[in-house]
Amino acid sequence: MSAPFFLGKVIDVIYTNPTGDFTDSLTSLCALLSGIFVCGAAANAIRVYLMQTAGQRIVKRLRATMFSSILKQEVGFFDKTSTGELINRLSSDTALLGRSVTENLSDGLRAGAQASVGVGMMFFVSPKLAAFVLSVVPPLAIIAVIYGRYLRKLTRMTQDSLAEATQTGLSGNMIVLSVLYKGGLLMGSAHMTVGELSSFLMYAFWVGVSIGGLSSFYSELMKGLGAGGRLWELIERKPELPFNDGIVLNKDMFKGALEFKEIHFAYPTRPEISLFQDFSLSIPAGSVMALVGPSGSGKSTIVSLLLRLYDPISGTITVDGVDIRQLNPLWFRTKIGTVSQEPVLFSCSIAENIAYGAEDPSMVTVEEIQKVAEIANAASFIRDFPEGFHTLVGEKGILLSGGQKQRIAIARALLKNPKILLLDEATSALDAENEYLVQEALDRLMEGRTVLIIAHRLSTIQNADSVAVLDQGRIIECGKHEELLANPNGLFRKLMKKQAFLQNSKTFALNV
Ligand SMILES: Nc1ncnc2c1ncn2[C@@H]1O[C@H](COP(=O)(O)OP(=O)(O)OP(=O)(O)O)[C@@H](O)[C@H]1O
Repeated sequence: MSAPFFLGKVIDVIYTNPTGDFTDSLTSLCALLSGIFVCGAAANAIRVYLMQTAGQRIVKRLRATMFSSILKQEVGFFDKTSTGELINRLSSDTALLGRSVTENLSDGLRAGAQASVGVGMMFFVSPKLAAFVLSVVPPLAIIAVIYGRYLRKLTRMTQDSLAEATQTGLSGNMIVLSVLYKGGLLMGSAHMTVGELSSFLMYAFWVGVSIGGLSSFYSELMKGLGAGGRLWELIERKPELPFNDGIVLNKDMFKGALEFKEIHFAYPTRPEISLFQDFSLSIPAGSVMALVGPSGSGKSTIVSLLLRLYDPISGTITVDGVDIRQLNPLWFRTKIGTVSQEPVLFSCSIAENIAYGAEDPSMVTVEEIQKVAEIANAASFIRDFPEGFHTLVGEKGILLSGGQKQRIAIARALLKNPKILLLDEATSALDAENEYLVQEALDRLMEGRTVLIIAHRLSTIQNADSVAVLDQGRIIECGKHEELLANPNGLFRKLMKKQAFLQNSKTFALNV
């Protein structure tokens, strides 16, 4: 039973029994009302608690499903989608949808039930007046539907409209009240007792409030659906590159010979700029190939293509004669070690960062970590830290120097023990001691593997089995370091004279 019903009864009692025991009937009605109020409040608190718990569970599941879908997307997807947008979907869109299908749905059902009871009572008291007053509902519903659709569209585009959530609800109440006022003027001619009139007004007000609630429910629902649409798009998105599908080569067959054949490539975000046209390069198993070229010529892109972060538009990349598009990317990446210019370190301990290289980091022993750190020339500086291997490296390894980060990345790659190694030498100069230690660690890491190294140091180029020079999307020179240097008009010789190479290369190149 609704509160206006009882309030109406109170007024009826007061006006229809003016000679009765006024105090007694008022006291018992007040007691009844208080009881109902307390029970109603308790039931409402339980309802809100249950809805909030259900909402949180839904949000948790949505976030987990969406996060796992995000992790499976190809790198090109992250080039197009900003981190802020993904965080927004993971946090606020999921919360909005969770609230919309729990608390909001329950609020909506309650408002619907209240409105139905109120409308029934209005017709019970005065069908004519009820029909007149409720004539406002259809136009109001049309406005609410139009506004709801608009709100849904708006929510998909941006969530800035949160503040407007209850606007329709408020305007609905205003319209209902103004109609009630007009209805009140008309009632001058109606034959109703003061009690009946008061009851009717109470029901009508109650219905108005409930319609306002329904309207707000509808707006919230539309917002939830708007957010839900964006979520589902992402959850159901099939990555353009497979995540964990394809063949796995057996151990004996896998030697690590690499070949790029007539590669054409443009980044998906810049399809009009063709980076490689007819790029071909062959790296025999177990050899070291140094790749040199002007800045921006696409050296790092070669590494990305080999890791299958992107697929070429045409041409093939093969490993031991097998097209890498047939291989399982997850398996293939476990066979490739990378040490980049700016190693990616996670905000955890040095030991955890090294163990990350292993197939199953939880199985790596302390001795194994210490051994690879020793080979990578990292053990001595790690032991100098008060916390040793448990030292936290900070976000992206900010608490370590460039040379220290590289040696940790080398230790990580050693633990992985890959057949193929991709190295991107640091362009920024390390101090002499650091450079020597990093170089020595890299030399140890390269032993017995197929290595593609983006070279910036003369010593690296000199020690490589062959050198490839990349320019304008293709390899224009390839051979031994001395052979290439002997060509007076060659790009390699010109590059060697440029400042991009460190001091020793400058003196060397200019004296040749
Ligand atoms: N994710 C990307 N989306 C679009 N364009 C990119 C992307 N990454 C790199 N590029 C562009 O591709 C070109 C080649 O970049 P890449 O990093 O491969 O060059 P690089 O030869 O390694 O340069 P450097 O020697 O300076 O490191 C550049 O013009 C760069 O702006």
